[in-house]
Amino acid sequence: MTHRIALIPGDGIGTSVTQAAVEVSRQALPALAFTSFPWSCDYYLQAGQMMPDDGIETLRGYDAIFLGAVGWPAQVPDSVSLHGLLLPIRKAFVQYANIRPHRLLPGVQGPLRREGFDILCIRENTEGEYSGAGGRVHVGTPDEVAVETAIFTRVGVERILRFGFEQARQRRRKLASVTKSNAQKHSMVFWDEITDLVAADYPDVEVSHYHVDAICARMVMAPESLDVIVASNLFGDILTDLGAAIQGGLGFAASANITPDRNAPSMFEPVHGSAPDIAHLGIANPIAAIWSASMMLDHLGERDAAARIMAAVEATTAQGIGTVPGQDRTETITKAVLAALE
Ligand SMILES: NC(=O)c1ccc[n+]([C@@H]2O[C@H](COP(=O)([O-])OP(=O)(O)OC[C@H]3O[C@@H](n4cnc5c(N)ncnc54)[C@H](O)[C@@H]3O)[C@@H](O)[C@H]2O)c1
Ligand SMILES: O=C(O)[C@H](O)[C@@H](O)C(=O)O
Ligand SMILES: [K+]
Ligand SMILES: [Mn+2]
Repeated sequence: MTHRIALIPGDGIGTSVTQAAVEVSRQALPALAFTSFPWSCDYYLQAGQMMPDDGIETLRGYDAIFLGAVGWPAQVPDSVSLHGLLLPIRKAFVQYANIRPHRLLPGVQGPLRREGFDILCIRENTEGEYSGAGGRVHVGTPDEVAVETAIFTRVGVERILRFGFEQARQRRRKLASVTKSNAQKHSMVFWDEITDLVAADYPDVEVSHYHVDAICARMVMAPESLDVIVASNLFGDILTDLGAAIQGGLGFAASANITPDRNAPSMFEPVHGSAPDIAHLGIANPIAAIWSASMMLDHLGERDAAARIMAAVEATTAQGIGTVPGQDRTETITKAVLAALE
């Protein structure tokens, strides 16, 4: 069976890392049909919107979505590009679980003086601080007010925690629930209460509650003590750039925006953005995107192809290729992964 994939390369290094991921995934599994969409900041500058009015309906017909990165802040405000493409997709398809693995690939040093951590960060992906609820009044005057309200629903919080507990069961049976319930006495206390309620259904999983600041320190000082982390949309966003850093850099951090109900396409993309600072240098690390493609094939039931891609990535980094940011060209790393796949 051929899997139909909607490809959105996006902006900056999004185009080169998606090209690498497409080449590698096609070699691992020829039965993939990619359809590319030009939706990006360039598209916005011409069309006045990040994607057409029927963009979401168009994507709905695909088996999965593969995205590079969107954002070109020199020309389009990031709030416009994010709310015009990425966030509508995550919300419309109820991709409520954003899964982001953090571990060191063989041959990668990382900035910590320790190895042996294997963290799965699960970020709530449809509500919380990313709800977009708020507004501004008295704009441009000394009396100006800006309000941005985080929205937490019982359905939203319960389902992401349940998803996290299910993942923990397939791993080391430890779950860290992340809040800031000392300061945020409404929404985060609510999250803590729901954590305890859901935990009652998973007596075999060891639960810890962390404040977000404390887990930041723990991810650096004792990352091996963590297994599954479940966090709100914004906390998860921040923690996963930290996770990327401890695994050697943003060029290694993969992600899957999963629709657990499977009634709409899930979306796969590296954690990183369009990296305007290196966009035209040809040195973007494609490993995060290739790893994300492996997660996509796994989600599509192609376990063998997914595993072969990860084995090829690991064989590449074990040779010292792609392990130091900026050292090897995108093309060199991609060719090495393709060769290892043979
Ligand atoms: N999901 C997404 O599409 C997404 C994610 C993050 C940021 N963004 C957007 O991307 C733009 C740039 O954002 P930013 O600079 O905050 O974050 P970024 O992730 O693009 O870059 C942060 C730093 O990491 C480096 N980096 C990122 N990916 C790399 C890779 N594959 N190989 C080597 N180095 C890499 C960059 O060079 C930069 O120094 C903004 O418009 C932002 O809104 C989009
Ligand atoms: O969700 C966000 O804030 C951005 O798209 C990006 O930073 C990400 O992590 O996906
Ligand atoms: K991305
Ligand atoms: Mn992020």
